[in-house]
Parts: sequence; structure tokens; C-alpha cells
Amino acid sequence: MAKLILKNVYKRYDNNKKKNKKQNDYAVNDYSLECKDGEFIGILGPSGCGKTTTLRMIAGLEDITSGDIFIGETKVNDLHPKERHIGLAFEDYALYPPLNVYDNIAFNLRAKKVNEEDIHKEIMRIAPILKVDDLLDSRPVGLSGGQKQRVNIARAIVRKPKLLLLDEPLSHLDGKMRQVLRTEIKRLHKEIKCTTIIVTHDQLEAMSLADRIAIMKDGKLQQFGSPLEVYDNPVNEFVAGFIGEPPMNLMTVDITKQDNELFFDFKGSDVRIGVPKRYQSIVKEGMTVKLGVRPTDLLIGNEASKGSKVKVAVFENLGEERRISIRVGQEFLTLITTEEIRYKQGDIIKLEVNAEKTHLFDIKSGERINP
Ligand SMILES: Nc1ncnc2c1ncn2[C@@H]1O[C@H](COP(=O)(O)OP(=O)(O)OP(=O)(O)O)[C@@H](O)[C@H]1O
Repeated sequence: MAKLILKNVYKRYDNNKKKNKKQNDYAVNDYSLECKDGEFIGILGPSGCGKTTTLRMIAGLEDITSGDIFIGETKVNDLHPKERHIGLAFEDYALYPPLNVYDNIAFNLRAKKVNEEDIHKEIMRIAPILKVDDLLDSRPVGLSGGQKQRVNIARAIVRKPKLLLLDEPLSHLDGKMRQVLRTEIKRLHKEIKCTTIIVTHDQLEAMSLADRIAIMKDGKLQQFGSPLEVYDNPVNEFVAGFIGEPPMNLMTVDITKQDNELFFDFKGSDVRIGVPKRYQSIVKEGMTVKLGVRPTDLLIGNEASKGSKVKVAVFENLGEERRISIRVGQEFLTLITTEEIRYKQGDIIKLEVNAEKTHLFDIKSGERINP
């Protein structure tokens, strides 16, 4: 176990300098992160945002352009991957086909000249944890994707690494197997208590596994916090829209005033809602802001409701919940409810908003403006 620190880490691929200086030509840009001993960290972000590059720099498989990386108390910038005491499991299992599972797991220990008795003890300790004890005589070709990935992870942890690095370990698996292995990775982490970094573009994976999530965009760290923090308090419009499924509704609204009361006026429509008291020192008449509302915080009013009338564009009954897409001006909002209701396209509903649970973002910078 060890803590991991990244200090102002930059990465520029020399073969990938973009001609247009305005574009971000750093694959990783001023990245700082501190993971505690034994913590499980998820690195999450859209394709191409620099997740794998970050992981490869931690592993020593990629040079860093500038900055420092520490594993425990040791600065590892110039250390060979083998000297960093890390376990690595990538999305492609890269098992050696001619070797059986036992020999695959033993491979790196043999390369380190560990004696056969100790190798045997270590494999017998790890195999049941990853449920590969019945597969030790099998060759990779006969294994399912989930089994191969278990062997891959067993191989990564057999050397008792200080740091376990997992790059999209579940992405090749089907939905059910992903879920099974996700639970097993969580159990494994509790058992071996190794500081673990998982790279994924799947938010559910990151939210369910990690103690804290580092959300990246264009090489930059956007927010680093617990799953609840990033969900409840996204620091900017990007994180707000990225975390949550279906995503948060983000609408452009003008602040208007009538009879001394402030309103959010939804652009291009006659929908408006009162500005909650706690926002009244932040917004003023004439401002335009981005208003974020989670689909579960849009509500359907009853007949007496003063909510604005809106049209149902799409109604979907998904069993446990119902999703309604509503057209407001030029935009479509998604509402989710567990109420037993049924609508069809064109029906009119009264839209209410749980205004206390809304989020405000600066219209230009996208930064959060409400506390
Ligand atoms: N070896 C390389 N040479 C040049 N550019 C690279 C190289 N590897 C990655 N890049 C670029 O660096 C940026 C970040 O890539 P990276 O693979 O780290 O992103 P990612 O978030 O892991 O993406 P994905 O989820 O698609 O794997 C991208 O613009 C990519 O094209």
C-alpha cells in the first residue's frame, strides 16, 4: 500500500503537436492529485481526455513532459516500471496463450526469480480471492472474457503491488458479467486494501467502485471528490452534464422581476419558476444563467398547480420508472418519475421544478455560481 501524488503533471506527445495554438496540445495538462493509502480512485472522462495517458505515466510506461509523481515517499519520475511496485491490468487481457492460468500468474514472479515454493503459496492465496482456483490448469483460449479478466487481475496483484492500476478492465465484458466482476473488484479491494486506480469512461463503474472520482476533460482535472460530492455539487457545467444518467437538464434562463419577485424565465418559452430565496443574493434582474435540474427534480403538478403548461414529446415506461421528454422552447427536458402515470405525445402537463435542488452555472465560463 502507498499513497500516490501527482504534482502539476503535463504530457505532450511530440508527434501530436497541434498546429492551431488555440487548441489544447497537452494530452494531460497541469494535473495534480493526491490519493491516500489504500484508497480506491476512479479516473473518469470522455474518450480522448487523457485518462490512459495519466495511468501510463503513473506506471512509467510513458514519460512525463513536466511535473512530479510520487508513489509513497518515492519520486518515481525516472524509475523504470519494474521499480515502481505496481500491478497493472489493462482492458486487453494479454495472457500468454501457450501457458495455463497457473503459469500465466506465475510468469512475473518467475522472471523475478522467486522460488517455486513461494510462487505456489502466493498463487494459492490469490486464486480463491479471484475465483480462478478451478481454472489453474486451463489455457486462456478456453476461458470466458470474465474469467480472463480475473486471471489478468490475479497476475497484477500476485506481486503484492503498492499500487494497482486498472485500465478499463471491464469494457470487453457484457452487461451482466461487468456487474459481477465490478462487485468482485470491490470485494478484492476490501480484502487486499491496495491503493487502486481504475480508469473508465463508465460513470456507473466509477461511482460504484471508487471512494473518490477524478473527472477529466481535455487533459485537465475538472473535479476530484466522492461520488456524492460530484453528483450533488458539480463544480461546472461539464461535470453536471457528465455525471448522472440520464444527464442533468441544463437550460439557459433569464432572470426577470415581477411584483418584486425574481423568476427564472426559460429562453424561448413561457415557462418560468420563482428564484428560491437562497439564490437572491447571487442573481439579479437582467442576468442570464445556466440552470441545472436533475430529471428527478422536475415534477408533474396536479390540477391546482401553478406550474407552467408544457407538452409531452415522448413518454417511456421503463418498468420501475417513467421518463418523459418535454419540449420547452428549443430544448428538450427529461423528467423521471416513479409514479404510476401514462401519457402520450402531445398531452399537456403542468411542470414544476424542485427549485431548492437546482444548480446555477455562469453562462460564459460554465463555472458553478451557487454555493
Ligand atoms: N502515443 C500517442 N501519440 C500521440 N498522441 C497520443 C498518443 N496516445 C494518446 N494520444 C493522444 O492523447 C490524448 C489523450 O489520449 P488518452 O488515450 O490518454 O485518452 P483516454 O481518455 O484514455 O481515451 P479513451 O477513453 O478513448 O481510451 C488524445 O488526444 C490522444 O489522441
